[in-house]
Amino acid sequence: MKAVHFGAGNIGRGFVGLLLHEGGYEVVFSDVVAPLVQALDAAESYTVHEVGDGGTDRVVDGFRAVDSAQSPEAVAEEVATAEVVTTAVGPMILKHIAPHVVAGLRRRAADAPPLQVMACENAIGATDTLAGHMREHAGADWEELSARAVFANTAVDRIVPGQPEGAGLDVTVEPFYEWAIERGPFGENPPHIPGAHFVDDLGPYIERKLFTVNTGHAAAAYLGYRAGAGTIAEALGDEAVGSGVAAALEETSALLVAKHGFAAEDMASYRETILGRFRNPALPDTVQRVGRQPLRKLSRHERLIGPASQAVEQGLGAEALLAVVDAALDFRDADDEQANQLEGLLADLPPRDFVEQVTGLEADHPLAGPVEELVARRRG
Ligand SMILES: NC(=O)c1ccc[n+]([C@@H]2O[C@H](COP(=O)([O-])OP(=O)(O)OC[C@H]3O[C@@H](n4cnc5c(N)ncnc54)[C@H](O)[C@@H]3O)[C@@H](O)[C@H]2O)c1
Ligand SMILES: O=P(O)(O)OC[C@@H](O)[C@@H](O)[C@H](O)[C@H](O)CO
Repeated sequence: MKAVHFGAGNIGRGFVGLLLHEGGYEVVFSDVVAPLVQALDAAESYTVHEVGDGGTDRVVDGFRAVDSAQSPEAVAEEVATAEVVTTAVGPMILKHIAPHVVAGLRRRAADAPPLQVMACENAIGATDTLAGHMREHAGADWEELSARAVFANTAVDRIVPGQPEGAGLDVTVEPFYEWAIERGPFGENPPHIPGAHFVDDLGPYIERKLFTVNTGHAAAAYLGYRAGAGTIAEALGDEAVGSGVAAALEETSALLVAKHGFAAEDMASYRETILGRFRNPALPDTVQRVGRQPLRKLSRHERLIGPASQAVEQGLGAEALLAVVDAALDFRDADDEQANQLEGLLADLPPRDFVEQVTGLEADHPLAGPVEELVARRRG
């Protein structure tokens, strides 16, 4: 069995590649960073170091790597003969992956089992997004090509920080993980991934993950950045940051209970587990990594505006989430293109235009006014 995995970065090597390997797949990593591809292709193995309580070392071997920028033909050939395709490249990169998967489907044997495609990104419906890009790319051939694949959305959860210089291919991760995958698209033949769980309706799982783990993480990063913290664990050591994060998560939990019927006590223990994960002192996770790409994180259906807008629509509170949005507006990182763009947009756009362009909130949405006030305050 073979799996082609696009994106050999932190979660690609430290989670998706690891679990596929443990499921018995030969993993073919595909990336655009030539030195990374060369290092992977030359290596016999790498180690995933789980740090913190219960952590252990896991060795991944039997993989290969191809450079999708240099050798697109070779990537198409690998996809044509694979059982599984996964991605962990970032939601905005999926449009660049689509042509490779389409090219692979064009070459796929007519009697081959359908290619099982799963995008493992922090976004709602990421696999649907990838399939949408593939459809655009395939044009009139889409009906025929799409019959050669099945598409399942997934929710992946494992904190994989940026790796220190000199770590090579090894990856330091937390011991915890969760991988929820839509069951329906696979019929009787789900992929063999021990540790993943298959669910009939992914909607509640992905929202619970994105609006708790990632909302809480973003809250710790933005409030922590403002308080001068360098890492997420340090941020949570600051009492005011800790209570800001907890308050934001109480608001998202109230929404998730109302919307999906999760039990309030289950949400309370889910929150506690997550806050414990964030506090893991062995995990060197920076506020810059977790706060990265603030324009994406401030967009309409993402971890801040997404739950806050739905909360106010339901008559629930969103004050603590708004406080995190306020802190996100102050996030700066000279190495982060979106953080620089955010600073420019705050300076250039009238508050109402900023709200429309950055958050996507409709002018008559009840959250639009409060966010506009936060922006206006910065104009003096
Ligand atoms: N790190 C985590 O804790 C974590 C956890 C769950 C989900 N995720 C999600 O996984 C995705 C990747 O995150 P990450 O932290 O691993 O980032 P990362 O930057 O470490 O890895 C992304 C990889 O994708 C590669 N890439 C970029 N463009 C590409 C292209 N066109 N083709 C092939 N590869 C390409 C990059 O070179 C890089 O190696 C994101 O959507 C993120 O939200 C991350
Ligand atoms: O990857 P992002 O930028 O969407 O979000 C940053 C972190 O919150 C994220 O990578 C978490 O570590 C991960 O989602 C945990 O499962």
